[in-house]
Amino acid sequence: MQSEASSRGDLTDVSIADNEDTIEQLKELRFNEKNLIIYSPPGTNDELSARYLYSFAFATFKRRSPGFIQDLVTCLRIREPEIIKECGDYAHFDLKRTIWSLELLREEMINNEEFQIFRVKAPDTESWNAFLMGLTEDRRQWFSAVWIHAECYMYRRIWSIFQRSDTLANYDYFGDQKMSATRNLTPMMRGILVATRKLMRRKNNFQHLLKLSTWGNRCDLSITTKGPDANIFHRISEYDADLLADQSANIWEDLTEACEPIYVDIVCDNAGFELFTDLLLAEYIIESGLARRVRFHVKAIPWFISDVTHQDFNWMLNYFRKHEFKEFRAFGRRIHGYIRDRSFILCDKSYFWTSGYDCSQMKRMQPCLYVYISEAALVIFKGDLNYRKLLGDINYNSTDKFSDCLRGFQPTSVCALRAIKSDIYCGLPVCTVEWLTEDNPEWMISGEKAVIQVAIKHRLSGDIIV
Ligand SMILES: O=P(O)(O)OC[C@H]1O[C@](O)(CO)[C@@H](O)[C@@H]1O
Repeated sequence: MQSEASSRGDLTDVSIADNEDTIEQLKELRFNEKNLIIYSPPGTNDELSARYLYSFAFATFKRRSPGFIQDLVTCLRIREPEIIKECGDYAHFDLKRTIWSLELLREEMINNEEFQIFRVKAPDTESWNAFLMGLTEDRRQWFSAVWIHAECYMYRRIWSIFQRSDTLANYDYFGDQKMSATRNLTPMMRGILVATRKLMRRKNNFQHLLKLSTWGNRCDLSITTKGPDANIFHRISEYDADLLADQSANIWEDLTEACEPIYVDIVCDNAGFELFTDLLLAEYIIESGLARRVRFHVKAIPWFISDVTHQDFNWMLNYFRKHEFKEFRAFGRRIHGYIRDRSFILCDKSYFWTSGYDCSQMKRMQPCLYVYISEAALVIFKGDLNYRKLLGDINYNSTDKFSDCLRGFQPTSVCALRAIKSDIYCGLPVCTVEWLTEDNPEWMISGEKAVIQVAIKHRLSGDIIV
């Protein structure tokens, strides 16, 4: 039997906990009121934003991103000895300042402060500042801005914090995570590599590799830390039920009917396993003569934790070339050969991919990049973030046509390979979103469903469309 004292103690504990809950709820209410948080979902054609209480954007800035900055700080503290070894003794002082600035950034987010102009000189500082100045006053805070603007701003701010110090300016603070994720998946990649040797030029083989590259997007380090299914390659058709839109056959048709010279551009997303699946797709495109050249667009700065940078791309090639497994060494040599004979091009740095602008603004903001992409017969956008960049984070009707949602961005045929990880959709069959949500309200952030979509643009021979 419980003693009187202990039951009194329990009661006190319960009421303290109740009180704490109430205080927390009151704080939340006050925050929502002060920051004009909206309790209804965004309307059709509104831009996604953390101003909507029941959105993934709100959850991102309320919990995920502050947590992620905290994790980054912890990680820097733990890794200090290695960082000093890599960047020199003075890194000790720079790390202190960096950590302090990261903590301030976290506070700014939590308190919904206004975005700041960038002061550290970098190739994209002017254009980022012009972008920020162009935002209307009611769209310049974490919980009022368009979601993609605020999220990109966060990663750009983190980068600028590291740029402030000489010792850490070239340090990729996500590098270790990317490399160890790649190493962990090596045995699985070996199996897939062996299975994809000498595939004939056939529609179903092309579709198989396109789907592999789509499901490769399930693996990132920012949201879906769960690794891929070890048997993904052999079980790809079992995943077809989870492809909410599959236009892979149209992509094959488009590519096989394209006029020479045929280039395919891949706007990459994540390093590691996803990049490996992109390389397999690109290898197949070259080997089967579907295109003369595949050009890879990667990020100029560390981005959304696991996005591929030039450094990651080169690291992976070297990793393969020096690997103990001969299959990887042969693959690495082959890729290296493609780079030497320019069948593969790792495109020069473009800061458009890490800007706040969406793709419909590319022609105006980066006309050279637009013309460059126009030379390709097909451009493949990988992943969830690129999908949001294509759609400008607009809450389209889920049944709206993919090509309409590009709002005029059509340098060439545009294709999206995306595992769905956020609450933005288009081109889906009627009622799909409603049914899936009824079953599991969080399906859209799980990466368990995907789409392969294309907006075809037929070009005449030798056309470069400006
Ligand atoms: O690597 P991906 O496929 O672009 O996914 C990253 C996505 O995950 C999120 O963190 C959540 O949706 C987004 O910010 C981003 O769009």
